[in-house]
Amino acid sequence: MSEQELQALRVRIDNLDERILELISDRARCAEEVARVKMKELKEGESPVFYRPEREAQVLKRVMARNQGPLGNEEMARLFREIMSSCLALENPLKVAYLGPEGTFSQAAAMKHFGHAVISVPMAAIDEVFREVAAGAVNFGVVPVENSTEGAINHTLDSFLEHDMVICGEVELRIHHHLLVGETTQTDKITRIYSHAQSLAQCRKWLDAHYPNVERVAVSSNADAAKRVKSEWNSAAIAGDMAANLYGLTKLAEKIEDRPDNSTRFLIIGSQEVPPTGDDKTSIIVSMRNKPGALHELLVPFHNNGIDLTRIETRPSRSGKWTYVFFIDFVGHHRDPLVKGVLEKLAQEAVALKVLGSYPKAVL
Ligand SMILES: O=C(O)C(=O)C[C@]1(C(=O)O)C=C[C@@H](O)C=C1
Repeated sequence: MSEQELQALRVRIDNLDERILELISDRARCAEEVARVKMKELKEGESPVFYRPEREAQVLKRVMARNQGPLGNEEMARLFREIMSSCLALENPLKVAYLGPEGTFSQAAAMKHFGHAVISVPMAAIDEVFREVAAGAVNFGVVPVENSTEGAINHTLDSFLEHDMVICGEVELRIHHHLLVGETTQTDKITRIYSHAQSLAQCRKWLDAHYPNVERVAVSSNADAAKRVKSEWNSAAIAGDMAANLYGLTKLAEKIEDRPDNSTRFLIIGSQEVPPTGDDKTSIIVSMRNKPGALHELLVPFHNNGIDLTRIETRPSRSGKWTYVFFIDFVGHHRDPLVKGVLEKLAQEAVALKVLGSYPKAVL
């Protein structure tokens, strides 16, 4: 390509950037106007609801449906995700708690869901994320709930039994693990590998094949593992890209998870109910009488009404030995007439039933 052609294309790009800049600024002014309308329409005692997950899902889906390339749908949606995040921050900057320290997959999930214009607040434990949201110190929390390789995250499920929370969203994150070392690590003398217990389990086969005799040490998070490695010449860590970049570590081996589709699903917890979008999921907790056929009774109303169950987990209940609660996710919104009927039927059979929330299915 000649220098002249390159010059001409750059002039075109500059002109397009100017138009994009103007359009984004127009959009941001619209969001400021939206905030004023939301404030104006408040009744006494009500507080404004700036964050609207159902609307955000609609905006992103529309972008994906209209996109004609060459950028892929997900790439385009990610760009709009960030524009919306900045627009929302103009209306009201959100505070979001996640399982820290900085650099964890939970933080990556928070950024994927809310964009980078939120204030993200690291917490030391999952339970603290719940407490921070319950106390109103942050607007939302992001907690891991299940991993495609290792199954349920029991700390999160148990925290739902202890706190009154509304689930207002979900986000799925592809989890890639790397073996990371620091500048001073002697890579042929590694005697210890740090990571979160879940991540060690997700890389079990790889570790057995490559480091069968090296001690595996479970720590509170992958980011914590990465932090430790910086100052230990004989250690390595298993963590993701965010932690590697944050702590300036080098990848000795990339994508070492045993299953290439390894993903974690996170939930967004808050106190705000989300209206239906037409493409929603609902999460409930049910506790049944301890008698033969209890699980069957629980499942029949879903089957009879053609409602698609996406997950069912069992946890010991806190109220008695050998009694259990079921965590169930299904497709639909609790305000849909069909779902309403099923929930009424379940409530008649169950010892306790709690709707944790209905929320838009993850778009990205
Ligand atoms: O539509 C709204 O209610 C807005 O506040 C605007 C907007 C947007 O930028 O599109 C911003 C934040 C909300 O979470 C949803 C959408």
